[in-house]
Amino acid sequence: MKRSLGITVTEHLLRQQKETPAATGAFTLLFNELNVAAKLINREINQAGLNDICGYTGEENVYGEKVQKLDDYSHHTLVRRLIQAGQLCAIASEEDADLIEIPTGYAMGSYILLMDPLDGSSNIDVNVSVGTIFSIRRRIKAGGPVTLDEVLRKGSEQVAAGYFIYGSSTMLVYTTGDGVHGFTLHPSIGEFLLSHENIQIPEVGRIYSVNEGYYCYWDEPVRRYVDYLKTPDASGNRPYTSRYIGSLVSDVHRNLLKGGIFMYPADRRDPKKPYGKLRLLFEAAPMAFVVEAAGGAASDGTRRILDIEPETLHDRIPLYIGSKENVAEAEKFMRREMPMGAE
Ligand SMILES: O=P(O)(O)OC[C@H]1O[C@](O)(COP(=O)(O)O)[C@@H](O)[C@@H]1O
Ligand SMILES: [Mg+2]
Ligand SMILES: [Mg+2]
Repeated sequence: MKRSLGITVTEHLLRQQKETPAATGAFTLLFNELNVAAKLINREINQAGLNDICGYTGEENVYGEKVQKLDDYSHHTLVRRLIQAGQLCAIASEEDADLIEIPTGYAMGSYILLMDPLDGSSNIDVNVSVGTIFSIRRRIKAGGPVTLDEVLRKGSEQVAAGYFIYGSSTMLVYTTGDGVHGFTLHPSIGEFLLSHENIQIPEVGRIYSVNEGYYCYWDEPVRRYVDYLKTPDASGNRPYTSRYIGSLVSDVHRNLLKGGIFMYPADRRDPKKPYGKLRLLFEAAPMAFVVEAAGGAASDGTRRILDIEPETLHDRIPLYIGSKENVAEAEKFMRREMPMGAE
């Protein structure tokens, strides 16, 4: 196990490439550019407050959210670097209403990148960890402009997914579906080095993570489940510990290492957003791909996230993600299968 720690991402990818006869090196090139973009974003985040990266651009995105300067910087940095990589045929971003085509004059590849350029925007100005989420798919058509049906596919069809977390240390966590690996950015070398090989999420955890400020807007099954987590039981397993950072990447990353469940349920705050806040293609599906590859689970309360076919690029979805036993228990409540008095 300890033999690989400290190798670079490129070395790690090349080792995987050797084990994949059909590999062409395109994925490794794409990934390298992703890392370069993340390092540029990391540099801006580390200087937040000294540079002009805090605050709003004055624009609103397709979700009606005010766009932060760092959302915008991260979006454009990723688009610029990844187009240059020459391995993509299209990009979809949380910060763009439409599919981004590869401009003429740039090499086209067969991969499609979907991304949440900056996750945890409400934490940017207050020095709390934020992230970048990415999802990589292979196109299904042989050529020509990419059409939406090539992008609106189940999460189980991703070829890779992961995230960068810009926190006390800067990390990359990714999977190609077989094993989840974490790399830490070595500040002086400037390289992501393997630090967490083959991450396995505990089968069950005693951490729950949800914004309880929305309790009054939740449906009864969600309230019952959260009440249950906070009610002491005879075996001393409950109450659980509550942790909520408010950055999806950071909350899921913590649970990936310690076990537990993160949830962003649907709520009745805004009739225009009946399915909660999180985005299926840019947030739920890539995080589900990582957590499942680490032995965990991800659900919308009743369905496996990776089995859900998106209807639009910007679908929202309720999310229950983390340790297998915790997600299974949450689903029992959402399906109203938990007997009354189970609390
Ligand atoms: O403030 P709330 O409603 O708890 O929402 C927090 C959630 O919203 C998000 O910030 C949404 O992501 P973006 O920052 O990419 O818009 C998640 O990271 C986080 O889990
Ligand atoms: Mg996000
Ligand atoms: Mg975002």
